[in-house]
Amino acid sequence: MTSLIEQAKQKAAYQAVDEHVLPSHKVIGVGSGSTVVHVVARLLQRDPELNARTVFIPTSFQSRGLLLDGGLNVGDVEQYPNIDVTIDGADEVDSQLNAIKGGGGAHLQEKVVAEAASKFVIVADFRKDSKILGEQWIKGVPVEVVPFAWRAVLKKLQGLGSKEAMLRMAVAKAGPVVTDNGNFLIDAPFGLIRDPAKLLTDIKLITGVVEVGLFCNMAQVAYFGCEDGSVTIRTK
Ligand SMILES: O=C(CO)[C@H](O)[C@H](O)COP(=O)(O)O
Repeated sequence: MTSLIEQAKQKAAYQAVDEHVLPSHKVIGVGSGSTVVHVVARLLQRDPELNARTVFIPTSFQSRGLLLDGGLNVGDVEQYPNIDVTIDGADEVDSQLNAIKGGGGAHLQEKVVAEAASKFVIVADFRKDSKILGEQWIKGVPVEVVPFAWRAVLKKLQGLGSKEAMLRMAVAKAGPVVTDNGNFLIDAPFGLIRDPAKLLTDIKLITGVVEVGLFCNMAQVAYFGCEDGSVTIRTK
């Protein structure tokens, strides 16, 4: 099963890179997560001269490491606020191309790099393909919060209907997960999310929230690697 999922991720990633990273592009945003590993692998198969003329903008410590290990040029959105295309994974994508992101806790930088791009492309395996957000990703909406406000934000999220909202705890360290930006994460399940744009606004208005892992009306296209080896493409 694992290799089927890995194959699906790879197929989606390779096809998205082939169809959306053009020789004319100078600045490419690179998301985070295990599917993005395949995105970087495909980028490294391009003509090295082409890559030498391109700057890649990472979205986390992890993706920065992938790019540096590959010998690619790394920049940031401060230097390059206009990105040609950003390719990233997702935890779940609905029929309208809204997405839940932040399973890896990187959604703040991911959203900035996606919004700075002329085109935002999602790559994922079949498990992420839903009609409505919350169908398959039941861990909740990732919410990055400033550390001192976490308990106050948690109460507000419970007030919005997420009774099971929880501070994300680290696995190989005592205490909470600390993001690349020095913040904490709350995972807030809301069941089926029929109006993700409204929920995004409601959560974002809570003081202490830094960013919400709901990406609404941002992606132009999503590539899903399927169990049978094919790739499904969903566009707006
Ligand atoms: O949003 C993310 C990290 O913040 C990732 O893109 C998302 O969690 C998907 O990861 P993977 O490709 O490993 O399933």
